[in-house]
Amino acid sequence: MALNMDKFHFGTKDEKKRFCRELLKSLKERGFAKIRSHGVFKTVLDIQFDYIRRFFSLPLDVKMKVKHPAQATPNRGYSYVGQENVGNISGFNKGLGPANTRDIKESIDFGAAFDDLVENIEVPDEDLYEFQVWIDGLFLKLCETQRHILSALAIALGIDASHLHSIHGRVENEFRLLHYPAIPASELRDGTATRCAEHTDFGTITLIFQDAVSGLQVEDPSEPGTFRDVGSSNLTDLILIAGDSLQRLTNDTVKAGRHRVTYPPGVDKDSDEMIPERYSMAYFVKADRKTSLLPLKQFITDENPCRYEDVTAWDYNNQRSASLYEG
Ligand SMILES: O=C(O)CCC(=O)C(=O)O
Ligand SMILES: [Fe+2]
Repeated sequence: MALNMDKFHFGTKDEKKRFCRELLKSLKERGFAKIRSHGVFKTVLDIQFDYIRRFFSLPLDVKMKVKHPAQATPNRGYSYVGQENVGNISGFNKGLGPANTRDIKESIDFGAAFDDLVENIEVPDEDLYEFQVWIDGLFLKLCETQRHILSALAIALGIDASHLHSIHGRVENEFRLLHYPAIPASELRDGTATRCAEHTDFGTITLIFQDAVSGLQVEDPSEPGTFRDVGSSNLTDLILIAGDSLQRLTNDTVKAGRHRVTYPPGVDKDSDEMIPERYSMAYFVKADRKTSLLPLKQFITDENPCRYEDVTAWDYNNQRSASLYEG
C-alpha cells in the first residue's frame, strides 16, 4: 500500500500525524515504504527516465569519457558492467566476508553541483545535450522531497526535526542512475551473478524510482533471509529505504532495509527466457561528512544502551564502500 504525502502537506493535524506514524511503521514492518504525491511529478520522471535510457545507450567509449575512478571514493562518474560489485559487502552486517557473486549493471553517480570537496564528473553537452544541467536540477528537487520525508520521520520518532535537518544541511548526497542490461534468466541461476547483490545502503535514507520491469526486493524484517518483491508498476512510486546511518542514529529503532535487485516478478527462473533490461535511480541521502553517527541521546536508555561507537558519516561511508570497486 502506498502512502499519500498530500496528507502530510495538506491534511488535517490528525492526517499528518497518521502519515508520519504509517511511514515509520512501514519502514519497521516491511523494510521500506512506498510514497505517492511526493512532489516529483510524472512529467519530470518521464523526462528523467528518457535521459537515463539515452545516457546508457551512448557508445561505451563516450561513457568512458566520464569514467568513475578505480577506487570507490570519490563516488562520481560512470561505472561499467563489472566495475562495482555489491556482493563484496553483502555479508557486512552478518559478519561475513564477500559473496562470490558479480553484479550485472552499469551506473553513473553524481553529487551536488556545489559540493566543494568532491567535484562532479560532468557529462558534456556535446555527448548528451543538457543532461548535466537537468541532473543538477533534479538533484535539488529530490533534496526538497528528502527534507519533507526527514521531517515526517522526526515527527514519528519524536525527535527534533531541526536537528535532523541541521546534520543534513550541506546536502552531501549522492544520486545514482542505473541500467541493468537484458540477460537470459539462466545467467542468474547458479547465484554467481545477480543484478545487484543484497546490501544495506550507508546513508540515512534512500529514495528509489524504478521502471515497470521491477525486480527490487527488500528483506522482510520479521523473516530474515526472506526477500519480498517491492513490485512497483508506477514510475511515480517513490520507494523509501532506511540506511545504516539512520539505524546508527536511532540506536536500532529503525533498522536499515536490506535489499537487492533480481528476477522481476513472474520470470521463470528455470527457463532461458530473457529478463528485460531495467532502469532505476537511487538518491542516497547522507548526513554531513563531519557528523557523528553516535546514536542520538533520545534513543539511549537503560534497556537499549548505546550500540555503536563514534564515527563520522564520512569515515563510515568510506570504510563501507572501500571494497566495492575493482576498477
Ligand atoms: O536499482 C535499484 O532499484 C536499487 C539499486 C541499489 O540498491 C543501490 O544502488 O544501492
Ligand atoms: Fe541500495
